[in-house]
Amino acid sequence: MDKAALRARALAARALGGDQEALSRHLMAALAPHGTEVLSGYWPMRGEPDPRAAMLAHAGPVCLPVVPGKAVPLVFRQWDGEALVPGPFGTSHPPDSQPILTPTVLIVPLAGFDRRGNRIGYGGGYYDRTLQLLRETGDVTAIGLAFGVQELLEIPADPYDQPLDLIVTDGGAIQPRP
Ligand SMILES: Nc1nc2c(c(=O)[nH]1)N(C=O)[C@@H](CNc1ccc(C(=O)N[C@@H](CCC(=O)O)C(=O)O)cc1)CN2
Ligand SMILES: Nc1ncnc2c1ncn2[C@@H]1O[C@H](COP(=O)(O)OP(=O)(O)OP(=O)(O)O)[C@@H](O)[C@H]1O
Repeated sequence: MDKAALRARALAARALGGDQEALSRHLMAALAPHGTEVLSGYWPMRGEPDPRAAMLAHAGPVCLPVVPGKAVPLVFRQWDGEALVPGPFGTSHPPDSQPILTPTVLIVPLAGFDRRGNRIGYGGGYYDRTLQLLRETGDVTAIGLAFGVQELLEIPADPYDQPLDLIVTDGGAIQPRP
């Protein structure tokens, strides 16, 4: 199956949802070792699992992704609970008055994942570009967040695909194995 077909299948599965409460619990446990690091979360849309309870529980600064344009890496603005403004593709992000932060731990949204840590998103390559950039300059932990039903047997990895360091589902944390 090609990536577009895998994406469609995973998105259909995601619409079934899962145990949001268990997912939040496992996400908080996964973030606990990251103490006061700068955390990037995301603002859920289109049936994505909701990371906001874990974002609010995080001891360090929290930021949200901003899409600055087509085919460029994401930037991240600090989120202190203020109202968000609408961005492209149905996204919401902090206002431009909020400072830009560089996260060292990211909660990464996804359509589908496999046990090797490969992920499929919406096809824009935003997280691939962003993780490549962040990994060139420092140590980052990318935590994919998904309902268990979003698991795919095998995602064909392209050279530009940036793997996940950990996957958290409502069934628990999955450590990717090659
Ligand atoms: N909640 C959330 N926020 C996020 C993401 C995400 O996946 N989830 N992103 C993750 O990257 C970034 C936004 N990226 C996105 C990229 C494309 C589309 C999208 O809807 N694409 C269209 C096709 C657009 C086109 O190329 O014309 C589509 O899927 O129909 C949505 C979000 C940053 N913020
Ligand atoms: N580091 C990069 N530099 C340049 N182009 C890139 C890079 N990473 C990805 N791309 C481009 O972006 C697109 C990514 O497609 P892919 O289907 O892998 O996206 P995705 O992982 O589903 O999207 P996202 O990361 O936004 O969730 C491809 O067209 C690819 O050429």
